[in-house]
Amino acid sequence: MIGYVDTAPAATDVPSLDVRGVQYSYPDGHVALRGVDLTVPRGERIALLGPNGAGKTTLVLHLNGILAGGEGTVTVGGLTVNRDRATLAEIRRRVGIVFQDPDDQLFLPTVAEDVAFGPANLGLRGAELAARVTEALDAVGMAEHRDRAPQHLSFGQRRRVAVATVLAMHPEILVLDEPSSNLDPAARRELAAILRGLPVTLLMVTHDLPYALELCDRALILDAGRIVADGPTADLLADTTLLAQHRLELPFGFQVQGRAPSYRIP
Ligand SMILES: Nc1ncnc2c1ncn2[C@@H]1O[C@H](COP(=O)(O)OP(=O)(O)OP(=O)(O)O)[C@@H](O)[C@H]1O
Repeated sequence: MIGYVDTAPAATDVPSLDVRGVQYSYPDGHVALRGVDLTVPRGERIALLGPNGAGKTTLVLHLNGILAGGEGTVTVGGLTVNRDRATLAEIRRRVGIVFQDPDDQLFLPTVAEDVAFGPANLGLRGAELAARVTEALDAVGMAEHRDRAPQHLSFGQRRRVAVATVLAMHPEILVLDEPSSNLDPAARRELAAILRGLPVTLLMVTHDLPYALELCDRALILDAGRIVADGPTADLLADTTLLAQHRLELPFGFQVQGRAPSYRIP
């Protein structure tokens, strides 16, 4: 697949993500995270599952410092999130978030300009910048569309470009919010093949349990601000009692062979 060299200084034995004791209440007093601990080794693909309101988005927004101020620490590739501007800028390069709606991320006249935007802000210019754009678009199979207007692309194509805008930053960890939503079956399968081939750590927030199973060896269930299960995705999804307790449902007739219960209940 793609052969880019990660510019992040982190050593391979440093986890991509280490979350320790994160608790967070919104300003209105609503408690969204009640002590989350999580370590994600480099290169792992992990699914973050949980019912509506569980705290998944709140947790994701802590990973790049959009939300902070509660208790606990978040460390990305060995660098701890804090309020220092330079640190925050580097954290935001390391944690690439692909939002559910690609139109939140695409706003320039052409695909190539959208993909160049982030690395240009990092100071890249000329051949180096061009190489970043080409590499990221190649990674998502969108090189031939580089000069097109994003608004003229299909939804699935726009989602791939949104992934490329983040890959162009050479992130330590790629976070995807509902990557399979609104994709037709072929686009869903194609995106899975792309994601499987990317040399990054991947955290995928999804309600699409078969997609989680297809892409992620490990899954977490977050509910009411706590991680309630952490283990092999197949094992979690094979436990129908666990799924029901946390309002998770497999599609009708979908069977999972797992070794329930082999997962960890923290
Ligand atoms: N800005 C806010 N102010 C107050 N409470 C909030 C705010 N944003 C979210 N919450 C609350 O925090 C809790 C966690 O919300 P969050 O959006 O993280 O859940 P989620 O797991 O991402 O849900 P979904 O699957 O519906 O996207 C919910 O109870 C929600 O009502």
